[in-house]
Amino acid sequence: MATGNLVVIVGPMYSGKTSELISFIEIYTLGKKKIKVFKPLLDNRYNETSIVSHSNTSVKAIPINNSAEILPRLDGDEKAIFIDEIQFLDESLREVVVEMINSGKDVYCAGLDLSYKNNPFKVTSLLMSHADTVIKKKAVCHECGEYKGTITYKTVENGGEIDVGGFEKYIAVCRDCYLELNKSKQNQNKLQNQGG
Ligand SMILES: Nc1ncnc2c1ncn2[C@@H]1O[C@H](COP(=O)(O)OP(=O)(O)O)[C@@H](O)[C@H]1O
Ligand SMILES: Cc1cn([C@H]2C[C@H](O)[C@@H](COP(=O)(O)O)O2)c(=O)[nH]c1=O
Repeated sequence: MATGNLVVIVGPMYSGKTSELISFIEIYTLGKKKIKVFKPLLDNRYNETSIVSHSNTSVKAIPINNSAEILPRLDGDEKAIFIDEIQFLDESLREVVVEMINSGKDVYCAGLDLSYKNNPFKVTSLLMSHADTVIKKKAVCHECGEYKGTITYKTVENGGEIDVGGFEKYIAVCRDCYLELNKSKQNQNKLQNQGG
């Protein structure tokens, strides 16, 4: 039996990762292929049992707490497996995905490559290394309006590097605007610390 393909869809928030994943799901569904769709339970923004894009398209998904919950949920005869928001899953997702592609399943993963601090999400980097195809999406920069948005900027100060949310705390920006926004933030913090 031939091995499957691994496609990893990455990019900043709002770049169309979930929409692209849903397009691939549609291709398999139209072809009447058996599939399973997973999402981390942590991502409860819109719905716990669906993956939902920012343009409001959605597909039913199995919510999971960690990667170990994927293989026991398979019947064995699925042609493809889809996983959204991989940045919220543990690094053992790598072994789970490799096992699935080695057993002939196509696997499609979507998630953030970089945190708002410009740090790679390790689980995404690991999966990108195994991928047959990496699709790197871009967003329209919320600051300059150019189609060059490759990173997410956090507009509020609270929360850590894992912090579920949407427009109320995150915007997608290009690298130039990201650096500019961080510079202004640092200057503001300096002034505040000086009591200005
Ligand atoms: N700055 C932006 N750039 C591109 N699309 C945006 C932007 N802000 C909102 N959108 C909307 O988000 C949709 C993509 O949403 P989605 O597929 O959920 O992206 P992701 O999963 O990468 O966050 C686009 O089709 C568009 O309607
Ligand atoms: C940049 C960044 C984002 N998050 C969270 C915010 C959202 O809940 C998801 C990303 O959703 P999308 O489908 O890509 O729009 O991740 C985070 O926890 N940490 C970050 O650094």
